[in-house]
Amino acid sequence: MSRKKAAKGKAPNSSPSAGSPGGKGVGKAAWSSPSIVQMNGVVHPSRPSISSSSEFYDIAFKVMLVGDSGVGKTCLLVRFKDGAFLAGSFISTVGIDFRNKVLTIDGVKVKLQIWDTAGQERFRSVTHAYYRDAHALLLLYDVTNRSSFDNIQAWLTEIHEYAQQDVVLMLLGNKADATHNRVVKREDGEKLAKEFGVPFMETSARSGLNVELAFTAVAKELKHRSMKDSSEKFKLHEYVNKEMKGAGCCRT
Ligand SMILES: Nc1nc2c(ncn2[C@@H]2O[C@H](COP(=O)(O)OP(=O)(O)OP(=O)(O)O)[C@@H](O)[C@H]2O)c(=O)[nH]1
Ligand SMILES: [Mg+2]
Repeated sequence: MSRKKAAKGKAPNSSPSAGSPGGKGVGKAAWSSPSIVQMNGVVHPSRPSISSSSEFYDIAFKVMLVGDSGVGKTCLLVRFKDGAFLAGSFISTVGIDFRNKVLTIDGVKVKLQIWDTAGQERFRSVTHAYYRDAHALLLLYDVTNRSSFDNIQAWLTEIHEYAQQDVVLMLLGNKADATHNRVVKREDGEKLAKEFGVPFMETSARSGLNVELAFTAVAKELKHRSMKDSSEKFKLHEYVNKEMKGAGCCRT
């Protein structure tokens, strides 16, 4: 397997398929001409970056963060990417943004290109355009916000409408650290996830609870699927259940 180089902070590539989000409602990310092409569901760079901060990788996937505004999508991504929590005033994402991170999974360098979508309704059409190319979706609600949990069903309907049928999906109940403001029980999240057959865990961008695990689980599933190595059986549900730590604990 030849190893490629991951450009950090460069514009994401092929989505939506037109090559640009239409120039409408797009926020922080600078979109330019495609630098990655998609082959057999795995993303390969056609023009590797020479950026000094680049990291080599073997395979690449696109992961999208979705869910209501304020559930903590941006904070989760920043926690995963930089190991920090964005404290202070809430700055709602405009349009769509992205960050890259390379993980080593069983000796294979897996690049995740993580798209941080805007939860606000007015950007929904922008988000729709990106679903199609996503290999995995992390669907978030906020355990301190009931309506964000009640809206999960609507998000799932949208996902079924716009995303690939075989997209890897995981439900995350974020802000598990906020015990005093919690209004959604962990069991409620577990029940909903079971109903829809998706893996579930509670996370906290503030404490770091299960953040690394959520992205690693998705990367493992995508890597195993793309390698089609039948000698190695990987079950996302089983992996998540085995590795997951409760909200009372502190896995980072
Ligand atoms: N206590 C706690 N607060 C959090 C956590 N994650 C995010 N927040 C706070 O929740 C607010 C919203 O976080 P964001 O990450 O900006 O939310 P978002 O989902 O990206 O929102 P949009 O960009 O509008 O879709 C901010 O004030 C964060 O500080 C968490 O894990 N725990
Ligand atoms: Mg955001």
